[in-house]
Amino acid sequence: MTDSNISQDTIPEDPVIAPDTVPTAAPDSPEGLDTDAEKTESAGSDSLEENPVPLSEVANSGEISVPESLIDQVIGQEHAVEVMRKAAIQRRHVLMIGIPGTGKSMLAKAMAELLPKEEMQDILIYPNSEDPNEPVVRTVPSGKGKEIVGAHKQEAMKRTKTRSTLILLLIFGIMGYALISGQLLFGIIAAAFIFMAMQYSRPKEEAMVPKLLVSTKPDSIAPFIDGTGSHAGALLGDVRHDPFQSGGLETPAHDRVEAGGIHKAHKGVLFIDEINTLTPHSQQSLLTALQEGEFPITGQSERSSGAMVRTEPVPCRFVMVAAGNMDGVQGMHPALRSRIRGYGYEVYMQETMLDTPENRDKFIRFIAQEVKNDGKIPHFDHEAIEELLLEARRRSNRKGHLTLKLRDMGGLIRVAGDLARQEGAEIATAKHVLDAKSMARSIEDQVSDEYIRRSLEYDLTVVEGALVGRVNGLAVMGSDSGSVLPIMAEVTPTQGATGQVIATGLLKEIAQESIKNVSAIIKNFTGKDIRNMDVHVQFLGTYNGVEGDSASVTVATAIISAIENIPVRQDVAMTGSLSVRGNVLPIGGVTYKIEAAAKAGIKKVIIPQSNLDDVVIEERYAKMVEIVPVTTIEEVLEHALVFERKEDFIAKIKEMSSRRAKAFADKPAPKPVSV
Ligand SMILES: Nc1ncnc2c1ncn2[C@@H]1O[C@H](COP(=O)(O)OP(=O)(O)OP(=O)(O)O)[C@@H](O)[C@H]1O
Repeated sequence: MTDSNISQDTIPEDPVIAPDTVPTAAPDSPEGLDTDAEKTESAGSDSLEENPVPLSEVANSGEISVPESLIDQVIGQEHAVEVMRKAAIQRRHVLMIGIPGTGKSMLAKAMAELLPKEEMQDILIYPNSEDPNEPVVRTVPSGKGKEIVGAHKQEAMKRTKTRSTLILLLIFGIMGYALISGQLLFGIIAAAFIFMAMQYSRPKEEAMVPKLLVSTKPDSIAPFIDGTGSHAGALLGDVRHDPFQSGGLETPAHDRVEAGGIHKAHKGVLFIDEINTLTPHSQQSLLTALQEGEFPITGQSERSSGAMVRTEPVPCRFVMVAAGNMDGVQGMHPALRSRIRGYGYEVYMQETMLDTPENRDKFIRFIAQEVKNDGKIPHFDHEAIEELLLEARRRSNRKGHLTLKLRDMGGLIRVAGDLARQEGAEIATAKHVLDAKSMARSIEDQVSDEYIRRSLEYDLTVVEGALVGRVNGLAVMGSDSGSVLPIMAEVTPTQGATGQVIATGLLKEIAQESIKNVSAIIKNFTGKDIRNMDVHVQFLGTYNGVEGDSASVTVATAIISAIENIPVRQDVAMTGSLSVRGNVLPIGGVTYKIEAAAKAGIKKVIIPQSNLDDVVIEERYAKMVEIVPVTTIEEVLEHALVFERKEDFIAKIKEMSSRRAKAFADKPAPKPVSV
């Protein structure tokens, strides 16, 4: 049975780079920044204003006008947009950190549109008569490169033609003489010899034609080159291998030179996603290219004849837009990162935006934009738009927010549109969106369903009756699906000098720490000295490990149930982090967890009170489960434990509660300390 990447906690952590920012000082002209910022503000056309009515009132997305420029299409990333505008004016580098599908490459493309229209250049490579292995590099204004190469080619053709005519005349002369003098055999041999000698000794006119390495169109926007995942050759340029190398059949070195992404991006934008996946050599070379603004091209394979060639430095004055996630920053070459920090900006991409009328309008405009960009699917009616907004709320996983994982939302829009198109509908409706939702499910979501099915089949997940020491916890798989995660606890007399808590299930660091904290609560709660016992906690079916601390309430309930020998209701599932004083703390992925519980047949789901507003579940699931928000471990136990008699229950909970209160009586709640 599989369960991939079960993550117990998806609460977004504080990013190391603060969300709002980090314009690192642009070294040369701090004053320019402000001036340009003012320019920028006036430059941005707010296309929402182009739409006369609030977009939430439109009958369908076809009534909405979508801005032409990419930068105006970007929604929810106001800070990143502002930084891009500034960086484009000043040609600064940018590092964007954030999850996939939030608009990083879109912003990089937008930057190419924004770059000042300074003169583009073509780059030519000429043969070097003094050192054939060091081809000469020249730049000419945009569009000129083609002309120059064309002129050289014509000249070469002319010379070849004259030479060929001369050879033919000579051969005909010899053959004529041979015929007249009756020495035909001599004539044929002589003609063949001359032909071959001329052919062999022929100076290669074509070989003198320069190669157009980088070609640009005058007045076009600056180039945008995506160097993501490029190998060294594609990124830094390469010189092709020549199997002949000598004897007149060789291809001249300059003709074998190939431009790299850094050269093609000259005067434009070089975008590299997941920058940390580039080899250290490529990152180091990238740094040199950034520093020097030029980079010679050499053969990348040591065993190739191309490695003997090294051109003069080739210009590569590009703006670098690097992207990645937080791990990516850590894997980045420190000097490269420092270069970007020193000469540019770092931006953290937002994952959600506030669910305000203005942002809803932006989201609706995004729907129109996706339909327009697709070009094949029909527009969406009012109800379909509402359904998509609801889904954006659900996927945000955060109260009062809309998701900004817009590539995924775009995918849903396209599937819904395709369904409408297949039916021949002129407009996509809410039904198409709902159908698309069940069709366009992530792999994790499908695996989660399969996991739930199988664990029910094999009684790994039990959803009825009551059992001692066994609790249905909840977890998230990947980023958008939940799963039921049963936890079992058993208490045995200690085998060693002192009792210990032994947890199994491939727990990662935070999960392990949370188990340790739970033991403090158990001690205060049950009043039993756990020094005499070994507490075994088992996470069932977690073959790919457990992350986070959102199983804390589940673990505490399982252990208390095992120590006190009180059964736990199996039609209840729970999720929540726990403070060492027994307060239930918020967790991530609450919506997905509740939906997974509903799918498994659970009747009641206990969640932290503070997560209640984050719950945006589909109606069909809402009908299947009761959601119980709680603030303390006592409330959890009240809903989860089964007592034979109600009085027993009240007495026990009271007893536990007062013991916990007593334990902390002389310890006032911690106050914030000012430092
Ligand atoms: N903030 C946004 N505003 C408008 N559209 C967006 C936004 N973010 C993403 N999109 C839509 O999603 C598509 C994919 O986004 P993009 O490729 O820019 O994401 P990304 O962050 O670069 O992802 P990855 O890191 O996986 O490449 C865009 O072409 C656009 O249609």
